[in-house]
Amino acid sequence: MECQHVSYQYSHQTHGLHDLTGTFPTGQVTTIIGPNGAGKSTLLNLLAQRLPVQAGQILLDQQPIAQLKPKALAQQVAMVTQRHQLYDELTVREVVATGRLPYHGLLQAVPDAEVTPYLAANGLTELATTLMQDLSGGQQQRVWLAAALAQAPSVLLLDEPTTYLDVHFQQVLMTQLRQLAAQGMTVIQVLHDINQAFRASDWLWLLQDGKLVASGTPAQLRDAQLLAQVFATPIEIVDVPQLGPYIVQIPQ
Ligand SMILES: Nc1ncnc2c1ncn2[C@@H]1O[C@H](COP(=O)(O)OP(=O)(O)OP(=O)(O)O)[C@@H](O)[C@H]1O
Repeated sequence: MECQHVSYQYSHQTHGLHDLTGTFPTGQVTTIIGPNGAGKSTLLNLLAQRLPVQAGQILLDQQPIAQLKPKALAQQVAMVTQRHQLYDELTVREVVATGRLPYHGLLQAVPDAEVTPYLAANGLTELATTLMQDLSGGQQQRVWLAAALAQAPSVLLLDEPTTYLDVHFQQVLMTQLRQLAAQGMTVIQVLHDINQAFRASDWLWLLQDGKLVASGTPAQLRDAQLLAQVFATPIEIVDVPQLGPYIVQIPQ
C-alpha cells in the first residue's frame, strides 16, 4: 500500500494531512507514531476509505483504492474498530460474523464454518454466545480483531490496539501481528508507546503536524535528536542488557 501526495483537511480547519508520500511495505508491520494531533488516526481513516482522499491518491497493488467498490474494498482492507454501543447486544459470534458480510449477500446467513475458525484462533470459542456488553475491554478488543481477520483482508489497520490490553496480551497481540505479516498480510497500526513501536515494527512512519517527517526501519529512525524534536521532549537512547536500545524520556 502506498500514499502519493495525500492531503486531507477537515472542513474549515487548517488541521489535517499535508502531501504525504510513502509506502507501507507488503507483508510487514508498519507503525505510525507521532505526538497527539499529528494526524495518525486521520491517516488510518484515509487508508480505510472512511474519509475520502481530497488530494493525491492511495494505491493498493498499484490500484487507487478510491476506485474500489465498497464490497471489494472490504475484502482487501479491514480496520479493527473501536468499541461501539451499537454492538452491545450482539453476541461475540454475531460480531465476528459481521466480518464475513463482504463475502455474502446482505440477507444471507453467514455459515458457522466461516466463523468458528476465527473464534478459535482468537481464544473466543468459550465466549461465542456472550453478549458484547458483558465482556471486559480486552476481551472486546479480541472480538474486534477476530471480526477484522474474518474479512480475510490483505491490509489490516489498527488504531491504538493495545489500549485495553494488559502487558501480557499486548505482547500476545504484537506476536500475532508479526505472524500475520509473515503470512503476507500488510499490517498498519498506530501506537503511542514508542518503545513498543520500535520493537514490534518492521517499518515506521513518523508524523508531526500532519506531515511525514521520516519513514524507515526502526534502526534508521532510532535517532534521539529527531525524536526529541518531534515529541518536544528531551530523549536519550540507552542500551538495556538483554533488551537492546531503549528510548527514554529525560525529566525536565
Ligand atoms: N472530525 C474532526 N473535525 C475537525 N478536526 C479534526 C477531526 N478529527 C481530528 N481533527 C483534527 O485533526 C488533527 C489530527 O487529528 P488525529 O486524530 O488524526 O491525530 P492523532 O495523531 O491521531 O492524535 P492522537 O494521538 O491525539 O490520537 C488534530 O488537530 C485534530 O484536532
